[in-house]
Amino acid sequence: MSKEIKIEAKGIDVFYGDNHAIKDVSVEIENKAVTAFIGPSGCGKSTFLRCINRMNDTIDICRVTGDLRLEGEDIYASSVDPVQLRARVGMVFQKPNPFPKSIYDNVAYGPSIHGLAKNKAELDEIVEQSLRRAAIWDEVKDRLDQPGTSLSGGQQQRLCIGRAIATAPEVLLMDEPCSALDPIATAQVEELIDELRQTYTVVIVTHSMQQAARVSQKTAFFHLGNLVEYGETDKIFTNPEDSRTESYITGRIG
Ligand SMILES: Nc1ncnc2c1ncn2[C@@H]1O[C@H](COP(=O)(O)OP(=O)(O)OP(=O)(O)O)[C@@H](O)[C@H]1O
Repeated sequence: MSKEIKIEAKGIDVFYGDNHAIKDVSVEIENKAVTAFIGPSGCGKSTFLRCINRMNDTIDICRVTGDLRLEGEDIYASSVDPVQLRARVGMVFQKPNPFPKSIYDNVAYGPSIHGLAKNKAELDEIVEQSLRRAAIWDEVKDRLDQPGTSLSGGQQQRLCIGRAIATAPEVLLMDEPCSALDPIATAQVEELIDELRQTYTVVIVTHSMQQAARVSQKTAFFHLGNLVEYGETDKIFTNPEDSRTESYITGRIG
């Protein structure tokens, strides 16, 4: 059975001034699966990830061309409001970045501004469900009024995942979400990513090939702005087609 496609990119180019950072990239990202972007430093993984929720719009010198569709809808169309888009396509960053607010308010903020709750009871419910899904509810339920920054790094990252989930997104973009975490917190977040794919389409940038192999079903290998190879994670790691992919996964480039 063919899998449902959630995101379809065709002929995407990205420029930072004269720097051609992404070169004619086309890819189809599967619904409710984890797709990993791997490749050497500076190859364009984060740049391409940021195309998917138009975060590159916030970088003055950045220009994106090509066709990028979420469920068939052109996300670069002038009718699309990037703020609404980012509620549908949530993002988790490398460094946990809770707002300087309480744990509760970190999660409640997005649903409040997007009018997702009719009253306080509904908002409470969204906060609890989001924190449960982010596998952190039990650790924070008795301290919801304390600052998000009072949590450990691993807890802060799960709080940020809870915050991203709270606006009921369809897609979660994760840019090296474990790079600031210790091995135990990393294992917890990886386990969480595996659960999240039941509900969301997840795209993760990672420097760790072990992590890509553990958490993803699909892998895209980028090199010098090109998407060199894309396919089933097992295949990419055991029997890659392109010699550049093989060199990277065996540690000869990177
Ligand atoms: N905000 C920016 N302004 C200007 N150039 C940028 C910006 N972000 C990225 N670039 C350039 O775009 C290219 C791709 O960078 P990008 O961060 O997407 O790569 P990456 O594969 O995610 O790298 P890393 O693994 O080191 O995070 C690089 O040449 C980088 O210098």
